[in-house]
Amino acid sequence: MNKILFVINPISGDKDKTDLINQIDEWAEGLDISIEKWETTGKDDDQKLKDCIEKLKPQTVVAVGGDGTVMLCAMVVKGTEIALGLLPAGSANGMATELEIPQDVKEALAVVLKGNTIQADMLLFNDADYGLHISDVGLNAGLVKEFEEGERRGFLGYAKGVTNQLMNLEQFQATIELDDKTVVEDCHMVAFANARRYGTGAVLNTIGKLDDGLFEIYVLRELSVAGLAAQFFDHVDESASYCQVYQTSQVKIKLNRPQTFQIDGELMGEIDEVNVKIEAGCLRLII
Ligand SMILES: Nc1ncnc2c1ncn2[C@@H]1O[C@H](COP(=O)(O)OP(=O)(O)OP(=O)(O)O)[C@@H](O)[C@H]1O
Repeated sequence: MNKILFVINPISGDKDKTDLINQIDEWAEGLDISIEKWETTGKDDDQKLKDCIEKLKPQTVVAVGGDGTVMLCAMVVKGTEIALGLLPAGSANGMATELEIPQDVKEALAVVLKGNTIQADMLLFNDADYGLHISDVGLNAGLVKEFEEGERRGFLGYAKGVTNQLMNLEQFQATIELDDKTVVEDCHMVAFANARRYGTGAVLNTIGKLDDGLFEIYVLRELSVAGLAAQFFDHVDESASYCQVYQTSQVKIKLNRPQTFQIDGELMGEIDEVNVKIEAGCLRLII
């Protein structure tokens, strides 16, 4: 019998999960599966989840939360036979959006039950930190920082911070060593995309696949209002001059000035150098 472990983040998306848990229980009744539930605590969850999985030995783990919960589960099950499913319940559901997992609970559970999997790649930054979705240096990471600090300063503080960022926007120079060539770009942002789009829906490239052993480097050279607006509506013109997309299996980037860096929405401080490698096919992901 298939054993499914639901890893539930009680605080994700600022939503109470009682209804959601009831829906999971109702759904499981009458199915030839056994289910277990485990709640994240916000402290040492990676070790606690490892212990829980060791004890329960599930075939499938389902992340019930946002991108942070998906990442927690991915880190624990990567390199094993355990399949990872997603039940989107966060404020940011970037991976679920990328995988087109339905927002409706019953429909998302049906995807889990069907259990179609791919062997997804993960990105390894500076031989230390993993990313699954999209990470970047420059403009977007700066906006993530404003948003996080803005939550403490209130909406006006946030708006002021974003306005400051955009008014004082200055290009930086990135020397980008790809698999087959080195390029130098004057730009506002360099993104490392294992996927095609941000959780907001904005598309960065159309060639990205989670299981191709490659990732995409998206370089934003100029702020093109029309171009960026189109990207929010599912369209990216990869031949446009305001941006550039490269495909590679590893990259070394040096910046002429430190820039804010974020991995899958988590701020990593300022950097002027980053190495990224792909760990091909290490995650059994339900799509
Ligand atoms: N029981 C808990 N109490 C407090 N924090 C928790 C708890 N469980 C998990 N967390 C925190 O929740 C965060 C992950 O949240 P997740 O990304 O899944 O949801 P989210 O609503 O999208 O969050 P975010 O607003 O950060 O995007 C992690 O920082 C983790 O430490």
